[in-house]
Amino acid sequence: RQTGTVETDAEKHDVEYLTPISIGTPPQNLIVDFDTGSSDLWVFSTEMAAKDIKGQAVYDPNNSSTSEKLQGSTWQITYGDGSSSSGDVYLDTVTIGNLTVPNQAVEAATKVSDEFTDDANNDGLLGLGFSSINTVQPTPQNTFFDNIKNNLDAPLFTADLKHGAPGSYNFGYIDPAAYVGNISWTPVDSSQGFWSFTSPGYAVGTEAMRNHSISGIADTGTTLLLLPKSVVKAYYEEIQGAQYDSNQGGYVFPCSPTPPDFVFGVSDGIVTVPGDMVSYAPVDSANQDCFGGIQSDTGIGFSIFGDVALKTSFVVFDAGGLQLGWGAKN
Ligand SMILES: CCNC(=O)c1c(-c2ccccc2)csc1NC(=O)CNCCc1c[nH]c2ccccc12
Repeated sequence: RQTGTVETDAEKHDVEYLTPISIGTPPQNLIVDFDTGSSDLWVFSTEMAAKDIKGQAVYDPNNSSTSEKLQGSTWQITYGDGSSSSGDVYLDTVTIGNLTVPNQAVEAATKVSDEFTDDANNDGLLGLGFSSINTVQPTPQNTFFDNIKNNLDAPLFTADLKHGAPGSYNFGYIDPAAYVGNISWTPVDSSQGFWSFTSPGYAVGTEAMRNHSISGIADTGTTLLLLPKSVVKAYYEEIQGAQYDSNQGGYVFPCSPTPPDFVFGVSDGIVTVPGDMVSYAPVDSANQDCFGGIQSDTGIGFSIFGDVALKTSFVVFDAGGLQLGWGAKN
């Protein structure tokens, strides 16, 4: 039985958190986005057109003595923000920290959309969702976590994302030094392939909790906290000068004073998103107005507890108990 840990670094404005992995023999080092909201491990590769690569590290299966092409297999993924990628599949050795999976499906990109080409520091995604939504055809493949979870001390991983600072992903154990007090546990519905849960209520600032259940997913691959329109409206009503700005595609408000906290329930506990984390980023160089870290989930069908929510807590993704744990950071 094993455990492992790896550091993840926040990109500008915590837009994504990038984590080193190595693939193949000899090891090829890439830095990828660990994504609990999807289930494909795909990477920039030597099979892509040079024009689609702008600074990323690439996986070269021909330069790995342990790579083995999964004949006839392909993959294609499109995310809700319209970005997409596609390619073919190899089995190869993948190592994260001190943990190694010898025959992990590595999805080599042949094409990626501009959002990924323009994201110079990101060499791919490592899905930590449920393998049921892996896009490889004709036979969907397992995630790294699914492949290794039975060798771990416990079938779980934790995400300890930070605000503008390196965080960590741990595999197989809950680090007692990472949180204080008790972890609040809530059951997970994995039927859609996501880490889905239902929050019983929310509060704006210091007001009383409102009984309004919010069903959503814990998603390290989505930057913002996307909530029902009615909740978002109630939140921004408390901020002087906040308004929906169709040019920016979301709610914008004066960067100061600091907006109210946003609190959501997790079974018997609560999670507080501090107001200074809700001011996601200045929309203009004058730094007068800020784009909100809380926006509407309209059209998605569920809410998304993205990095803005996750970085407030120490979060346990427990596949054994099929539950999510939210702890107050130490
Ligand atoms: C905005 C990204 N999130 C989504 O599209 C998304 C949606 C979703 C569906 C419809 C409309 C809006 C969002 C549901 S679950 C979900 N979560 C994921 O898809 C998680 N993976 C996001 C990977 C991803 C998409 N664009 C990027 C750009 C940089 C780094 C990572 C990414």
